[in-house]
Amino acid sequence: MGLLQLLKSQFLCQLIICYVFLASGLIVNLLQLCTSPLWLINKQLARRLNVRLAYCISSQMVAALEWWSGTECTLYTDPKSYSLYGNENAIVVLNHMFEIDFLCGWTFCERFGVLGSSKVLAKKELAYVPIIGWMWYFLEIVFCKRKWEEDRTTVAQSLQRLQDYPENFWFLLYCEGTRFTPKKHQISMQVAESKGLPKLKYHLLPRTKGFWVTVQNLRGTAAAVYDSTLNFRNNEAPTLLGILNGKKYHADLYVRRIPLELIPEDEAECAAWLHKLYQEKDSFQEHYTETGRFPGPIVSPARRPWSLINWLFWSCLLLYPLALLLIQLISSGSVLTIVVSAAICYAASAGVRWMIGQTEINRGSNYGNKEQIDSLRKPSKAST
Ligand SMILES: CC/C=C\C/C=C\C/C=C\C/C=C\C/C=C\C/C=C\CCC(=O)SCCNC(=O)CCNC(=O)[C@H](O)C(C)(C)COP(=O)(O)OP(=O)(O)OC[C@H]1O[C@@H](n2cnc3c(N)ncnc32)[C@H](O)[C@@H]1OP(=O)(O)O
Ligand SMILES: CCCCCCCCCCCCCCCC(=O)OC[C@@H](O)COP(=O)(O)O
Repeated sequence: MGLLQLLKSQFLCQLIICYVFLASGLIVNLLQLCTSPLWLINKQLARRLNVRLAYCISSQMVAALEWWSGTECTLYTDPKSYSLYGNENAIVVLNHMFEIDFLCGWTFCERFGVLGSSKVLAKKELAYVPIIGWMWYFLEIVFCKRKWEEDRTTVAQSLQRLQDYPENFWFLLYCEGTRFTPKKHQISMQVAESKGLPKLKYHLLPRTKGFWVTVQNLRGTAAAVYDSTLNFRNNEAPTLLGILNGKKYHADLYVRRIPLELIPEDEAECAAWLHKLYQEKDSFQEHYTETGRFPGPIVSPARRPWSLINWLFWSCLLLYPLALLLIQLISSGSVLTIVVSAAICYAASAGVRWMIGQTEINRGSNYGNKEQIDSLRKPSKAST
């Protein structure tokens, strides 16, 4: 192990990264709150400010991936589509198999200049995660309860609001609805069988309603669907804790640009189109497993320095007062103050650990584990 690698694996270094993330994140959340009155006067300006503030938070995680762990992200795509990435609104459809797939997505957002404005159809539980969830509220992220009866109106309304968004954005949709586990896969393939659909090997059966409602409500706003398939070399199973430990991974992303006009408007046809897309995605994963690469040329954008510069800025701003505080604390000699400070540090690190836990598959939700059994028992409902 090299000296640098040894340094990266030190708990103290990770503590510093987490402290900067936590302290700057809370400051940014506070600044976002301060933009609230501006929404009433100049909504577009408030949105633009929030895009930049959000960048301060999400780019720190991108910096951890790109600069701290040195993870390589390679893009396979058609060079003709490449020039459009970042210059139009798009709906991104991504497979949901890895703990850091969202972070790899963010890395590409950063490289194409849409990180601050990028959006996702996220489960409601994530809205309560401090810093990230609170940041998302001001970014007009679309949340769902994964209960169609409730989501059908709320999701559509939130999507409608994005029609006059002042910056280009990518809207991420994990159509599988939950992360891949062998059990969820087995259950979803039972559903596929009951619907007469071909089985998938590398994906869960996609949920089609969210996709349909997104495409319908973003017609005229988004120009295309970016069908994105992610995998990691050498069967790597990347984790956020691995990234913080400075472990380097190798991500490969295959992206196909599909103009939105090609997607059927009718709900049933749109659902069939999505099922076919996932069958194709499955074949790309099979190709990757067999050959170690995706089809098509590699056109990888280089990492940009901005995420690192942002991190250095917040570190300088926040580490100096921390050092002063520590010196004062130790020189005060008060046991009570030292004990209280240690307790605050412990609570903060437990909080960050809990946040990291949100990305861990083995702490994931039960969604897709059992409800299919109920739905298979129920007589089939009209879908809309
Ligand atoms: C150039 C570079 C390009 C790209 C770069 C890549 C990416 C970058 C882009 C942007 C980045 C932006 C942000 C990223 C940051 C962080 C993201 C972090 C994470 C958040 C993600 C999540 O939270 S995922 C979870 C939430 N999202 C979803 O669930 C979306 C998908 N779900 C749906 O669409 C659902 O339909 C729904 C949520 C709208 C409603 O769910 P509900 O369960 O109520 O209804 P369903 O219709 O799905 O269920 C009933 C029907 O489903 C059948 N069924 C039952 N069991 C199963 C089963 N196990 N599997 C499949 N299907 C099942 C059932 O039979 C019913 O069928 P019907 O035929 O009757 O409809
Ligand atoms: C600089 C780095 C400092 C690190 C601090 C920790 C930050 C934690 C950020 C938490 C971000 C949360 C995003 C989670 C995304 C995710 O992957 O959600 C899972 C859902 O799709 C599906 O959930 P499930 O049904 O449970 O599979």
